[in-house]
Amino acid sequence: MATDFKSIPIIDIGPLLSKSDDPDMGSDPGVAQVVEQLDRACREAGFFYVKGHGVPDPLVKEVRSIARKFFHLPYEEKLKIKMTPEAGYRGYQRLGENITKGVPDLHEAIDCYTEIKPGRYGALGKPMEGPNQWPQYPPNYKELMEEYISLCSGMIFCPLFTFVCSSELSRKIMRGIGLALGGSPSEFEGDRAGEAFWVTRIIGYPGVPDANGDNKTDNDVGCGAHTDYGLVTLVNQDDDITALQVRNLSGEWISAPPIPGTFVCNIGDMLKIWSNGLYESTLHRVVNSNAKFRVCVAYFYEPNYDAAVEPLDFCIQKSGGVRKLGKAVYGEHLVAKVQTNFA
Ligand SMILES: N=C(N)NCCCC[C@H](N)C(=O)O
Ligand SMILES: O=C(O)CCC(=O)C(=O)O
Ligand SMILES: [Fe+2]
Repeated sequence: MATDFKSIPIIDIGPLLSKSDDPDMGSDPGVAQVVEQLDRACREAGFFYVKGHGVPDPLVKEVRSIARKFFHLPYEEKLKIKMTPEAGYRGYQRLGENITKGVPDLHEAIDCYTEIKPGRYGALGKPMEGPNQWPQYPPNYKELMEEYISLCSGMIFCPLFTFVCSSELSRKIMRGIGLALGGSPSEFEGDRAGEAFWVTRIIGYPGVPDANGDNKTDNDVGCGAHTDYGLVTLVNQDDDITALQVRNLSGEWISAPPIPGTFVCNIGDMLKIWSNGLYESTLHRVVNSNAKFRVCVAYFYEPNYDAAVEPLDFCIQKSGGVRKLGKAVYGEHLVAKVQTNFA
């Protein structure tokens, strides 16, 4: 449950990552400390910074830099990978095309998702089926993004690359969160999130024409207040612009300024349900009041596409035996959002 937090905690997850393959990780003192910090951050804010995450800094920077190059291309070039319902909602959307609570957002983006083969999830998967659309320019775009995504999640894209992925960052964070809730490290594996669906949004937010505040447009909100849909999000944001804001219990907007070497990590709707609301998916928004164009690459780690999500028994127990939330199917939740997100 969100509190009146005034800032967002920073957690060094190094000890968690190094012990995550040990089935008895919970009894390691270093892990226990991280788990305690995770529990507190998830209860108090639903947001935290992760440092010591192991994704190489040059790669983190490069994905932002290549994203910026794409957004600076002429509009006609970007339209070559236009997002459409027929393309499974994958591809480029122009400024104002994404809608949040009825209001067009001041951002442009490329959306990509785990690729779904035709028929893989029957009618449930149909709206999201299709391959991702990658730009031709800058060259390398696809390779770079796939390498980045594989480090965030642990997915391996090309069967020809036989490397063993040593990162699996999100899966390991979820092992820590399983313990933080008072369950086992493998709570979010198997048919819950053992085949985690991922979403990646590469987002560009124009700067304001005049940073003094004159000449502002009616809507200067880069992305309206929303919650994320899945388990956890990893936000890779420009390191010189503060724009992401998180709402606390009293309704104040608390900034999440960039902290070099970290990701901003936040909880999504499905983790809220599984935890019976012990951990909440906190409202957040983006306002770029800087003169500069801001880039963000958000990676969303989500349940299995067809996962049936309902409060876990031990979480209900921890809530005094009261079940606070109903059931959802993750794929249905995603499709309902995606189908109403666009103008
Ligand atoms: N995949 C995620 N989480 N995307 C977050 C985008 C939030 C804005 C969207 N229009 C909405 O209203 O949800
Ligand atoms: O741009 C950001 O910092 C966050 C974007 C975001 O909240 C989202 O895409 O869900
Ligand atoms: Fe978000």
